[in-house]
Amino acid sequence: MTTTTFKIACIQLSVTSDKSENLKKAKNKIMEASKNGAKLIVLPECFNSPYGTQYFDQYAEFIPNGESVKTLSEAAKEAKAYIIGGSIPERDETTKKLYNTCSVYDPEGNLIAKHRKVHLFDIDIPGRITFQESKTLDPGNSLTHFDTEYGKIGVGICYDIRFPEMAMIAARKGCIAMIYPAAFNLITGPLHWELLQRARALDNQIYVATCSPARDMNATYNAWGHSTVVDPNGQIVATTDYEEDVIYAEIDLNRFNHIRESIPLNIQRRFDLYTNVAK
Ligand SMILES: O=C(O)CCC(=O)C(=O)O
Repeated sequence: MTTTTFKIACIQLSVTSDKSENLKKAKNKIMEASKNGAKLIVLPECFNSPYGTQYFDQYAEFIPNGESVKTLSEAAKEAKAYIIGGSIPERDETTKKLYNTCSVYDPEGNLIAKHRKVHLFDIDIPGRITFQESKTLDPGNSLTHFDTEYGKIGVGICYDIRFPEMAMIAARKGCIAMIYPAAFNLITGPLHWELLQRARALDNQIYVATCSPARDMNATYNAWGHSTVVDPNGQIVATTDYEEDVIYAEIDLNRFNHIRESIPLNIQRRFDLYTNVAK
């Protein structure tokens, strides 16, 4: 019998500048989520280092030959759960270029997917926030979906959520959920965070989950927090404020199918009218 419901946990981790402390804490929280029944556990963007272009080089690791991969692989195996390992600054072993990268593990601890952030966070809202991730990082060049016993799942990182095409392609490829490790901020968080998640979920009739670090007002970048899970009707099914927390939600595949059958957008699309959206 195929499983039709499973529990997802998003760990809104309090991240410090001490990498081994961050890894230890992430593993403990993963074990806590697993004890509470979670089968898919998500960590935040930049969970092993502070977020900021000045930190990427110092904290960067190889994937798979790095200590974060080792910790996450062991944690997935012990927790017997899929782990979406937030993101870490990754250094490519050959080119030495840096990426903002999410690694994904199955319940046996195998690394089954790797997503390099495709859309880099380069914005300039004068007097409010300026961030230029592309000064230090290179963008990834592929979209990422992976299979689980519950269904196919897509991954994006933070700014990737602003590009609807990515979630649309995932949904068209049969993904039941898009998961975004992310770290919005105190300017764009209140403006767009919830709206973007509900929009991606509703447009595509999929589950959407985000996982942010907890807010640290002593850090150089202040994360918005508010890790959230949204259902395929665009409704929030779990969320939190900005402190360290773990949120849980049931992903229900019967509900997923019911929503899609009730409002059957999938069979009503007019691909004859929008054949090439990239034009
Ligand atoms: O899109 C935003 O407003 C925030 C994006 C961000 O913080 C990121 O990509 O890391």
